[in-house]
Amino acid sequence: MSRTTTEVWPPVPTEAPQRHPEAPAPGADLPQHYAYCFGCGDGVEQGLHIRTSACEGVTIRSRFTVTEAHQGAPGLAHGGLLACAFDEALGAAVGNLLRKPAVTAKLETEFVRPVPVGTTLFIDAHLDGVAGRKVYVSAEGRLDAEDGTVAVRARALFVQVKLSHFLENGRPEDLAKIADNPELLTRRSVELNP
Ligand SMILES: CCCCCCCC(=O)SCCNC(=O)CCNC(=O)[C@H](O)C(C)(C)COP(=O)(O)OP(=O)(O)OC[C@H]1O[C@@H](n2cnc3c(N)ncnc32)[C@H](O)[C@@H]1OP(=O)(O)O
Repeated sequence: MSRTTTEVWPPVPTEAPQRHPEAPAPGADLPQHYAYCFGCGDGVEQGLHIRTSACEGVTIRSRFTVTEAHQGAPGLAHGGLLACAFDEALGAAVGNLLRKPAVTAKLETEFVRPVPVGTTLFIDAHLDGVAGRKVYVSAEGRLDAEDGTVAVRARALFVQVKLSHFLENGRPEDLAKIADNPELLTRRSVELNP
């Protein structure tokens, strides 16, 4: 059976992504973007607590350590949580390198090897192309080292949105918490009025 990564990617003609001049410098560690984000937020005890740093060009590197709270089968990471980790890493690449708000429209994951509890996945995410509001991005996750065995691949379409997407669709009480405590959004990774 063929794998999704053999298909043409990006699936439409695109322009080369341009790293924003104010994108974090290569090597810079990126703070969590929202305290209650399941992917990166410190306010979610059993969350993924992904840590990310900027790389050269249009690439970022995330690290995700699988804990007992992330199991699907005994001692192994749940595939849905691995997909979550990749959504976070892919989104961090789009948000930090292009500095425009965007949301995941489509996410594909390919699970190549089991990922045991205790593993740290090194996830490199790369912007592949931009077509209008559409941003195509892909990632590979390696076991326990930058050059470890590839365990998961993912690719996604993000769509750039206006700030109103979040203001009109977010739960009012959570938006009110941010209005009261802007520190919950610990990083302005994007320009809010693209
Ligand atoms: C630093 C931050 C890290 C964050 C990491 C986490 C990221 C997330 O999890 S975001 C949350 C999950 N995602 C969502 O909730 C998004 C929900 N979906 C939506 O709100 C809308 O469908 C949205 C915004 C994606 C698109 O709607 P809209 O703005 O009306 O645009 P629309 O015209 O439908 O689509 C724009 C383009 O994308 C294409 N498109 C949209 N969805 C898809 C899809 N699933 N497959 C293929 N193409 C798609 C459309 O065909 C269109 O293409 P074209 O410009 O060529 O006509």
